Amino acid sequence: MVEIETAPPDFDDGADATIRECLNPAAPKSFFLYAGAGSGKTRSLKNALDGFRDAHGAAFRRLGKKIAVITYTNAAADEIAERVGQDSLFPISTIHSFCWRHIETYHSDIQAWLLETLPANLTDLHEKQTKGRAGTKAALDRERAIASTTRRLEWLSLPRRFTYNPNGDNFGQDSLSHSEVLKITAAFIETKPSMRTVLVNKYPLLLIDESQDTNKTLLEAFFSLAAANQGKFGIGLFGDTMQRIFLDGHPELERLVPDSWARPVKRLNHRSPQRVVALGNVLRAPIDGQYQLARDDSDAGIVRLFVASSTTPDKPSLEQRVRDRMADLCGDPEWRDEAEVKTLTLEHHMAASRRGFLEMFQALDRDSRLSTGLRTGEIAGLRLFTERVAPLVAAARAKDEFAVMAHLRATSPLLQRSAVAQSTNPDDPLLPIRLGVNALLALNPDSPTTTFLSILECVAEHRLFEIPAALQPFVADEAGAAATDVEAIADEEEMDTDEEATEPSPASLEAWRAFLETPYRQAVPYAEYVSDRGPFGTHQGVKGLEFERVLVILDDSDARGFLFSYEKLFGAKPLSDTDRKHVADATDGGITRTRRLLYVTCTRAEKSLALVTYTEDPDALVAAVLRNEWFDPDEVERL
Ligand SMILES: Nc1ncnc2c1ncn2[C@@H]1O[C@H](COP(=O)(O)OP(=O)(O)OP(=O)(O)O)[C@@H](O)[C@H]1O
Repeated sequence: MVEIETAPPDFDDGADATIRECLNPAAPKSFFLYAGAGSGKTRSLKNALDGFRDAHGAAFRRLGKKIAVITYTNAAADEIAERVGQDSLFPISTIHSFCWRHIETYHSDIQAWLLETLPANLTDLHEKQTKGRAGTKAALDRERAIASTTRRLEWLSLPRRFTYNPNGDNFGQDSLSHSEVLKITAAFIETKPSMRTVLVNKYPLLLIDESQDTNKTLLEAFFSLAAANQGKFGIGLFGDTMQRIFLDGHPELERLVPDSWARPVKRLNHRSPQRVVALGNVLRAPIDGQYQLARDDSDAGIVRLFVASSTTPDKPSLEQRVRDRMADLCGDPEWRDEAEVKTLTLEHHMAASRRGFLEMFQALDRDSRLSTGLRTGEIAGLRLFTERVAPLVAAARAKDEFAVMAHLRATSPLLQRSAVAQSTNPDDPLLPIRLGVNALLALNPDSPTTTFLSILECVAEHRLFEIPAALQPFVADEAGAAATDVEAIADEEEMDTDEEATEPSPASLEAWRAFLETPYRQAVPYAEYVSDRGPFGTHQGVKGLEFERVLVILDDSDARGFLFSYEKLFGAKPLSDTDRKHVADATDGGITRTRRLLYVTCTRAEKSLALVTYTEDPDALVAAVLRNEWFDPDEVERL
């Protein structure tokens, strides 16, 4: 077993002092704080802002200057705002809304960028189409992308204005996709002196949290802005490469950081007991060799690995046994209570099967390019059901007319002012809405026989909501014509650029068709899962959070694939040639990704940690983990 070093709680205090020196309004300096889980990065961010406000806040305010704080998700932005307090000196926003705010008035430049970029994309698509095999899924997708890009270029032949919603789906020719907004901002930062001047003057300091997941093109643009404005503009990056989850992030960020930047170091883990810190170090060792120290006032902590057969018939009851056993081992009765334990899975199918949304999940998971969006809930075709239909059904069921109208006002084309003004029934302009909502309820959305397709058809017929591009082929033409989102498909493709995406998979049309035939009622538990409201946490959702008792479940039996193969990670199954190549090249294969996810989940534990593995070969797994020295023999239990 790896021994763990300890150090006093103030061991890393020098890092905060270094950051304080960088946040100097007279000479802002860039810095890079990359440190392991629980090392207090978020706390350092808060300390930095508090310290800055005390020392320089008043003068900075008088000059109209601010420190921009950028996060990855709205939840993270809220979390920081809560910790630091709302203050106009420190506008906190997600990367997407930050970018949009800075480009939203540049309509003609955006148009020029699209007119320059889209023809190149089109040429590329045509070339690939000529070279590629006809009749394959990829060929079909390319054909659709060619058609939509061509339509968009035609639309761009007149001067246009653009829209964008950082928090939602972007429908229509005039709306930009999430990835376009990031790319356009990066391009403008590189090429537009006015944009550079505004950024540098208004935000002499830009702090980016979770920067391991920040879009790489954009980061590179910020780097070049900092390099050209040394002494006037600085960036502070907070993050941890080991906790990179999204594929958009920069895999080799550390290499980009110039020598002139400060590099505050934090090595002490303030969150977890010694045994958990040691396990984190073992998981991390092959990636970058960074290891953490535990606090000298920390508990020893308890970690257990429970090994069970993947054919275990009743997994929930086995997991209750695990919790009971942990309660005894830790002398902590709260382990017995499911609500007091955070259960985390690496494998989404398992959560899907237990929470009752397996069919819809599996249907869409057939297309590997949808897989990232499926796991984060960010596919427009799904959000139609989870964010539009489901809240409407819930409000209508509860006979809460106010909520129905508020929801429709925010989301439905039926309630846009122009639609109401043009209503064919001026005496009762809301009649179409009532008809639509009643038709939806008449379908009995809770019934296991009501499919997504029947709900979709109803939505389209009554024009309750716009139909995202991916679903338009499944509804009558005139209904689908309400929305033409030329970017939606391209976006979904872009979300998953990993190597597994090149594996042959059924066409996305096929995946959507299969999905539409599954029961609509699965949408609600799915939405709970991806938004992290259910009892099972997603690894994306728990990044940055901490829980006293953590139960990590590893189950390849339902995994349908190699994305999260923990049996290989543990050494219980041999690596494939591709895996070996990734490991040798230090590139990002499934094994590395699994390792990072395991690291993120295990390092959430503040007191004790249990891992349950379901495996085809319990003996091999036990032998492998003991051989790897991840666990002591008395920490491994066969169930
Ligand atoms: N110097 C400190 N003294 C006491 N507690 C601390 C200190 N720094 C951090 N902590 C506590 O340790 C825990 C982890 O801190 P924080 O969330 O800031 O870490 P992090 O590096 O952002 O973690 P992660 O990357 O895992 O999300 C929190 O409970 C925090 O309050």
